[in-house]
Amino acid sequence: MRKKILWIIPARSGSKSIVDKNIKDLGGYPLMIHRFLAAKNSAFTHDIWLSTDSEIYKVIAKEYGLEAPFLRPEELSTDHASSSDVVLHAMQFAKERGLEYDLVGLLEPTSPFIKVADIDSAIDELEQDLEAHGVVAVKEQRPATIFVQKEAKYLDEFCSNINEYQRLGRQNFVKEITPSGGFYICRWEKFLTEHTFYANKTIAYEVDEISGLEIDEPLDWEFAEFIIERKKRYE
Ligand SMILES: CC(=O)N[C@H]1[C@H]([C@H](O)[C@H](O)CO)O[C@](O)(C(=O)O)C[C@@H]1O
Repeated sequence: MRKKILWIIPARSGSKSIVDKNIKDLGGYPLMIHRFLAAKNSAFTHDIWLSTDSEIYKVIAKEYGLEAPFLRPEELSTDHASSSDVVLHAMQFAKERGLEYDLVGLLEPTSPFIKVADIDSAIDELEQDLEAHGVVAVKEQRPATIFVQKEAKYLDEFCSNINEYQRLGRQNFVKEITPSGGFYICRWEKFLTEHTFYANKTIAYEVDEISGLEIDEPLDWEFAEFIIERKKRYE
């Protein structure tokens, strides 16, 4: 039977800024497991696969019931390997086993706070828009790009922007968004031809600031721990 979506959780073992980030404990679970726990409660039929280059990560995944049906080849596990190639590799694996899906989705471990309700309503939005090819989680961009400039000794670019816009007041700025990293979903066939989650007509699904938190640097990790502690206090 064709399932709605194949989720891929990419978790290679060589992370540098936070060593072994993907399996580091955050609030009682290895980081990569947070994505699994949300996706497995989705209302849409699915499979969820870990794509990793590490036998140890595979074992940890299995302890939580997360399938890791293959070991990712070395050439797809370097700093320069693209997410698209990792996704295509998993899709090829599915095809060889005769598995069929309508959609393919990527859930990066670095966004542990995305809610299943958002995942499901994003898929709903895609279902309702027959012209759309996919849906990507976005968050509000802060600071707005008028406050930033290319690296330089003098703040000239910034100064001319700020002088022009200051009179407007923050509430009148044009809202800007950027991918949050929370989820990327594309129609299966479209991904096979485009090799990207950023095809035209990709829906922007906005998530709130906490859901949009991405853990890249040690300070992000500390902030994530703070959020978990705060949740515990109020639940
Ligand atoms: C699907 C995709 O493009 N993922 C890319 C993400 C997102 O661009 C980012 O998380 C959005 O905020 O960034 C990386 O992790 C990074 O910067 O090292 C590389 C990864 O390939």
